[in-house]
Amino acid sequence: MITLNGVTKSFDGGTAFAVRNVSFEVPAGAFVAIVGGSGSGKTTTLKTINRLIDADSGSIAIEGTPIQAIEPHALRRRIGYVFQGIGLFPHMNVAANIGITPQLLGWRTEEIRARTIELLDLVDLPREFATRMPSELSGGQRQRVGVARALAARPSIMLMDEPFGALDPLTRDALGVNYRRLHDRMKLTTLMVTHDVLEAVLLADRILVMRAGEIAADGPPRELLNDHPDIEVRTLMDMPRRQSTRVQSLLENGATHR
Ligand SMILES: Nc1ncnc2c1ncn2[C@@H]1O[C@H](COP(=O)(O)OP(=O)(O)OP(=O)(O)O)[C@@H](O)[C@H]1O
Repeated sequence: MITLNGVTKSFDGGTAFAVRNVSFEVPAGAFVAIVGGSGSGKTTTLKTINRLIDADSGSIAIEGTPIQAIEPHALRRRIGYVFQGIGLFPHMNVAANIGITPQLLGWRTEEIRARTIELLDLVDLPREFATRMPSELSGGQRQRVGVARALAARPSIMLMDEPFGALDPLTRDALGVNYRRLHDRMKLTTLMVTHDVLEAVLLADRILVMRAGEIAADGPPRELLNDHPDIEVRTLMDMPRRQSTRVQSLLENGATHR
């Protein structure tokens, strides 16, 4: 569904590389997470796919078609995009925010209204929220609207950049699980950037670990959790277990550092 081949991007004309020679494939229906340290190239990689950033070299294809050959409007319709602090239009109510892409695509008003209701149901928001303004929503509710907006024109691919990053852990967990169900039900293909290794492990079918612009590891969570030969990958993937051990230690000894 998504194919990257030797994708490279430098923001300074070739001295430093945000992304270097990145290749991977995301098959239709897969849920793939990208994890890695700050500045490792996760966001840049994601944005080269919907052409918010143009790669310097390498090739990217969606269902076998090079992205340069797809008209930008059509590309954005096929690819939903959700990012942290979603950027809802503050002067437009929830329904108008969700319906913006269908409207730009020339859908009929009735169709847009029906789709908006369907999407509110899908992301578990009350239908009455259609007339609320973004400022009248909680952070978690805003992110749900963001997911609904990204899904409005029925894309087959979802790119998500820390979609639930700024939320409290309970809301984050609930939205993650909820989205994974949605992904399965709607047969989406999802590529999600997250800082949270546990989130990646629990939601994704496969995890890409990035380091200094390159792919340091690529495999299913179980495989990456199991004594990976690369020490940095092992340290990163072991994080949830180390935290769990510390919590256990707190319960048993009253301290987290022993
Ligand atoms: N528009 C830009 N101009 C110049 N440099 C940039 C730009 N965008 C990203 N970079 C640089 O490219 C590198 C990769 O950035 P990127 O945002 O892809 O990393 P990331 O892994 O998503 O980081 P984080 O987890 O902190 O969000 C960083 O060194 C960053 O400073």
